[in-house]
Amino acid sequence: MAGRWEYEHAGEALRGRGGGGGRGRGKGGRGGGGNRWGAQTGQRVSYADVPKQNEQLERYYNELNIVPEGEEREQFWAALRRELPNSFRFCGSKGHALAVQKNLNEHFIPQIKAMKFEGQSVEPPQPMVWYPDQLAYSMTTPKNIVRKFPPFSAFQKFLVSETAVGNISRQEAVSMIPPLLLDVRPGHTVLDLCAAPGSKSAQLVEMVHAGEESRLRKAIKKARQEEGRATKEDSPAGVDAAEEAQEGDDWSDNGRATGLLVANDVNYQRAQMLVHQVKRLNSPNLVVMNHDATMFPSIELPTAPVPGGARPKSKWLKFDRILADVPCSGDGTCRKNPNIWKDWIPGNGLGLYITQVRILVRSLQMLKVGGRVVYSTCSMNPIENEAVIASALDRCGGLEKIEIVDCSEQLPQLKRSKGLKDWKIMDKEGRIWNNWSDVEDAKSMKFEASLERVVPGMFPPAEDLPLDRCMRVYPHQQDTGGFFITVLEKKSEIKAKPESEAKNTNNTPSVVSIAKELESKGSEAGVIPHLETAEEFAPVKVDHDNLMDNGNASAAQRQNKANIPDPEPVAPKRTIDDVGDSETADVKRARTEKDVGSAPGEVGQMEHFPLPPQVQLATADATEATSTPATSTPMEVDSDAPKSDFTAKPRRNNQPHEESFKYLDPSHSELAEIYKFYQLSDSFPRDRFMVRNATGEPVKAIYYTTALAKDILTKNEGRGMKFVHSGVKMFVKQDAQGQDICRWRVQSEGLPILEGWVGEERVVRLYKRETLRKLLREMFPRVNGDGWKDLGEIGERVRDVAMGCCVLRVEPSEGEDGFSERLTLPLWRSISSLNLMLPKEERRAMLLRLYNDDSPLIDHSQQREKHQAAIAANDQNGDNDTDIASLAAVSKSTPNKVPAQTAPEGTAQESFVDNEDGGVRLNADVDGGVENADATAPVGESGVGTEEDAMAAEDRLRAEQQGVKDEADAVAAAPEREGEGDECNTTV
Ligand SMILES: C[S@@+](CC[C@H](N)C(=O)[O-])C[C@H]1O[C@@H](n2cnc3c(N)ncnc32)[C@H](O)[C@@H]1O
Repeated sequence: MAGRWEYEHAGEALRGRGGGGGRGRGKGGRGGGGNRWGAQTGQRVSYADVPKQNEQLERYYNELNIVPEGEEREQFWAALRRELPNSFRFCGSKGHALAVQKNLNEHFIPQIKAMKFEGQSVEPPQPMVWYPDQLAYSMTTPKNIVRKFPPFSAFQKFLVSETAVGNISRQEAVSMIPPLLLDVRPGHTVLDLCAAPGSKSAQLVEMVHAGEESRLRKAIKKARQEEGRATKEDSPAGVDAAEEAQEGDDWSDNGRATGLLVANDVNYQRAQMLVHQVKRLNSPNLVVMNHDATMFPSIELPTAPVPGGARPKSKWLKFDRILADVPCSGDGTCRKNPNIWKDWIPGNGLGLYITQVRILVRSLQMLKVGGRVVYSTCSMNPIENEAVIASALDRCGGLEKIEIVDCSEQLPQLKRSKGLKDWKIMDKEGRIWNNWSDVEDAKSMKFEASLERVVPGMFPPAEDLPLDRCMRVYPHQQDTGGFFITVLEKKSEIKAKPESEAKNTNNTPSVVSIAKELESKGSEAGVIPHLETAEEFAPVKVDHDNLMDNGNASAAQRQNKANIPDPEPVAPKRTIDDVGDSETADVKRARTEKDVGSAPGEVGQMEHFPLPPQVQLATADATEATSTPATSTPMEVDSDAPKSDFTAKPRRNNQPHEESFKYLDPSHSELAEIYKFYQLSDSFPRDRFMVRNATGEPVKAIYYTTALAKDILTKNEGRGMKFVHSGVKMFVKQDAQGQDICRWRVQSEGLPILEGWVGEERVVRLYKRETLRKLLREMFPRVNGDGWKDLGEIGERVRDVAMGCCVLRVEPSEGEDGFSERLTLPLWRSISSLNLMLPKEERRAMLLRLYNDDSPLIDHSQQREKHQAAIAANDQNGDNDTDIASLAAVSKSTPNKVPAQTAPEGTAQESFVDNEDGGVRLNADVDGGVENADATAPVGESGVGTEEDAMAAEDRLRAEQQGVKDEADAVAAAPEREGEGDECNTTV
């Protein structure tokens, strides 16, 4: 019924196209726009029904003339009042992204074009012309219509499955611009300071890996030839000197990307979202941190020993590229955050200016000479934009030191406006001020609460800065949100002026008063002022005001030697439950900080200012000139505590929690078993494997990072740095039986990094489309008996391959039944069956993408298991009956496993996952989304556990049938199983 209702509305709206009429129109017709798809779909109120007026907002931007009066200004406001088109981008390596894009272009777009509704065509997604390789699309058809309008269902499935497996990223069109202008090259060290939820970080990671695939292929061929392991697939000859030179890239690590992205967010919960988002990219070149960007700690690097044993000079990480996508008032996002129309007040922008300047100054300090910072906001307010650029430049030595880069030639098809060189300020009462001296005069006459926040730096600078090189993107220019972007390049070393000496930021109001004012504003209006950002979707908002009170003021003291008084501790208004532990910890830390006091002799002049005191508490050997006393016991590491996504991790003794990243000795016996079983090439680095538990022993999983990430994590260990994520899960412990089976299976996310270096004994090659289709659709097809014969081209190979984990290489080949794409997948050969070790959603996505097949998956093990359980139940006398029956029972009763296993295919109520709006799927990854639980999680408990359970049951039953009684006994008697729950048992 609901579907029918929405369907009708869609039709009416289509009829109303262009005129904004029909039932889709807002009641009073206010705002003039209107979604051509109708007013209401389902229970949600349409954007068209939201009042879209705000007198101060409209007056301010009209007064500033940000868009010339007349037709263009009308278009500007009309666009702001229209609902935002959906946009998405194909992600991953370029080759892969192009393959998924091809599917959209060749299959779905023609289908959508063929759709007619009451004689009218439906508009398909359109490529964004300005986006490189047209890998980004925009779609005016609203998401909820795509989701529910029946003719879209195949397209909707495509979007859902490709988003779920990380091939598509829902991202606001304008939010894609800053990373493109950052000009990240392979080998760069990149910092994303305000990164959550991570859509731009995802773009940046992709850039760090650009070209890696083809470099790696060449390097692998070369290594195979050198090691005498080349196969026919490795000819013609591998990389030679000419090829290397042509590539012009960094070959220092055998073709692997050597760059790094450090992605940071101050809010712990948002940092967890960030982890979830970027983890899907499976990059070992990534570290996620959780610090206040205004006081982002310097990261120390290892140094080479100095002859004579002298203590080497400390070495600090500087970045080639920094993205400062700062918190802002977000008025450019009112097309998707309609509350902004209601909540916009001039004070929002004024209140964020100081934090924004501090973040930008800190960025410039951490930048290499010759490096670039991109500063961006989703606000159109010059106080948060051009004023911040001018103030940061003033503090960092002006145009001599920092260049505002002219980007007018970049992204030539992107329509944009120049940055403002002149602007005014609207105060809290809505009065407009032209210059600082008027404000000063007014302040000298009487106390003006509404001017308390206004500082000189908010006004246009006296000197002629080329602020017109800043870039403003307005909603009417290409039907997007509003955005501001500026690219800065560091020309020479800087020594940032302390805040108190900066002419543009003196007269800084007390942060306490800002916080109090905003808090009182919140309670007056019954709303928390909207201080968040374009991509905001956090269940818990960052309380910038408390942050400023409890973090920024002291940061400013340390960093800027300013005479800002110690912040008064402001009691958090919200409860721990409301705000999460991280924020409370910030409050507590501020007190600790006050007790401890600032370190003498530090600050302003130092580009590498010390860690904040609370961060230093656990620092055994403070390497910088600080004398902060350690006042607390060392941090307790709690890596074993299970945690769920988005839940603040408990911290003990008010200390920041420090995650464990312990690198394994390359000669560790567990690694030796892995090298041997997988015949790992000597060219694969062996010193980058780590575990994420405090014991430092491989218990459940082994991760892999790049050399630079390792240097950072090990050198800064124990210094209180808040690293929250790093490493790609490469091996997972598998409770496999049998003498020669390696108990570490390759995890699918680690496979692309490892596969080329695995020896032929563990490789199965596949060339035909239909063979892969069978493996994707069918779980646990039999290989024993005559079962292998049904597996076609790979039948004999999988019959003969030794049990355990294998690499399935799908090789490109000519012909109709061949692949154009190269693929690698993990495969498990058990005693009697074979199984691709992929989560079901990934199987479905691949079936859809490669075969346009959305038929249900077939689970052979279930069928066999049911059959065997029935036999077992009827046979009460056999020696092994109990075992068999209990197995069957276990597999039926295991919570969170069996339902997934038995749920009818195709019934999941999935929707197009919106990574920016909070639609991030939790626990969608193979390992159940719980990280760092190495030491406690039962072996084998993973997202593929459902399949492992089935494998266990199936294989054990078969073992019984085949009379392999000793093995079954061993399984039943295995002592390590006790207390772990049968769900993790896997017998192969
Ligand atoms: C505009 S959003 C970032 C969006 C993100 N770059 C993306 O593309 O997904 C701003 C982020 O800054 C974070 N933030 C706010 N104040 C911060 C601070 N002082 N230091 C670091 N991050 C901060 C917020 O938690 C928020 O996640």
